[in-house]
Amino acid sequence: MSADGINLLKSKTFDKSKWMQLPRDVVIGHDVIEQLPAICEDLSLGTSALIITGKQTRDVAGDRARRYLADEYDVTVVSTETISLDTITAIEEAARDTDFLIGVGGGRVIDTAKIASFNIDRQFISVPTAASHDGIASSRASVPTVDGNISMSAHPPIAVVADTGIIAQAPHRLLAAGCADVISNYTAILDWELSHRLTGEPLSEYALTLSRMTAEILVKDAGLIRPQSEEGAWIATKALVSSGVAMSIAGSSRPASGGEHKFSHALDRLAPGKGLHGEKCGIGAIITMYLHGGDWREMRRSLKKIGAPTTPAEIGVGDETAVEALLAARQIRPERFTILDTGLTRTSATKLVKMLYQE
Ligand SMILES: NC(=O)C1=CN([C@@H]2O[C@H](COP(=O)(O)OP(=O)(O)OC[C@H]3O[C@@H](n4cnc5c(N)ncnc54)[C@H](O)[C@@H]3O)[C@@H](O)[C@H]2O)C=CC1
Ligand SMILES: O=C(CO)COP(=O)(O)O
Ligand SMILES: [Zn+2]
Repeated sequence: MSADGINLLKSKTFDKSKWMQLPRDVVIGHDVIEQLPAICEDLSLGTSALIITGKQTRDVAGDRARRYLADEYDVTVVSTETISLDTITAIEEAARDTDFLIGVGGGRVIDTAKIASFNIDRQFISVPTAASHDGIASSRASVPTVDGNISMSAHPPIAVVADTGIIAQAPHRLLAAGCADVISNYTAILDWELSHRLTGEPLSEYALTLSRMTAEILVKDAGLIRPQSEEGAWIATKALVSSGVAMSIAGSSRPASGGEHKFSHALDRLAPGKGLHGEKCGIGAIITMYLHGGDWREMRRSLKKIGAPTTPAEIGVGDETAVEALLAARQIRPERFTILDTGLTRTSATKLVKMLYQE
């Protein structure tokens, strides 16, 4: 390099900065819920805790968590099944006099605990009762509003306590949905790369590579994802944590949420109560993978292998609604460019739904 070149490099100021937040303790395994008091003590979180749990998951693990903590901590338990700005505000009020929060349940409960604790500046521990979503360890919270589903900045859990004994006992459908959420990382990153090329959106190679690698490992181990198998719960939970870390590295849900997630969020509104989050993402990913020119049949095979649905009909959604969701998807988080923004029409969406879901 010439002397001029060297001087040019020297004079260029480097002004990038990034703040990544990650969980401090991740404890996964059989009966690890019993270690909650030791984990809380290790993290010096204080003396009082609010456990947020679901109506079903309270029986599964919420009350157990309370029992383990009750000797050493002042513990209150509240149950919530839905997630909305109102329930988040109610949890914030309930938590004002406590030192830390613990979310024990599925994705909605964990996101509620995550965003409420973030808003009132408390730590929170994530105790997933099912491996059904990759928000277990992420720093994002997904909250439905009248304008659609928004991905809110929050903080990651200070600790993840994932008891594979509890997770393996959850209905297999939940585990398969979590795996589908991870498999849909394949298309999320294709969308991200496309946006990078077309709009100049910055790309994090580390986040992208981790997200892809997580999906690859899960697909490689898909044969072990079986009903009530604790090994399957272990494999899926590790993948979900890893995918959440990819989101934390990116500082957004981009590595794990593209057009297939927008389709899923559109269905949340057009067909409320039908299908689980990960199921809808997997179904959407078949179409977005096809549009990217990727191996959509392989994606469908992987989803089938782990027992996830591959057609809207399997989750009780009609083809017309799936077409509407594909068209409505681009209005959800419009700033996030995906393959669904590249000229999809009603005619082409109808053709795709017919071709890819009825073959
Ligand atoms: N923050 C983030 O980064 C992410 C957030 N999400 C969000 O998470 C939510 C989806 O999570 P899900 O867990 O699929 O939905 P969910 O929270 O609605 O749970 C689904 C159902 O499973 C039940 N359940 C959970 N554990 C159980 C067990 N052990 N035994 C029996 N039933 C059990 C729950 O009570 C609930 O009825 C969505 O709101 C989605 O947007 C999803 C991915 C990432
Ligand atoms: O579900 C997620 C990743 O799997 C989070 O993504 P959203 O930003 O679409 O809520
Ligand atoms: Zn998801």
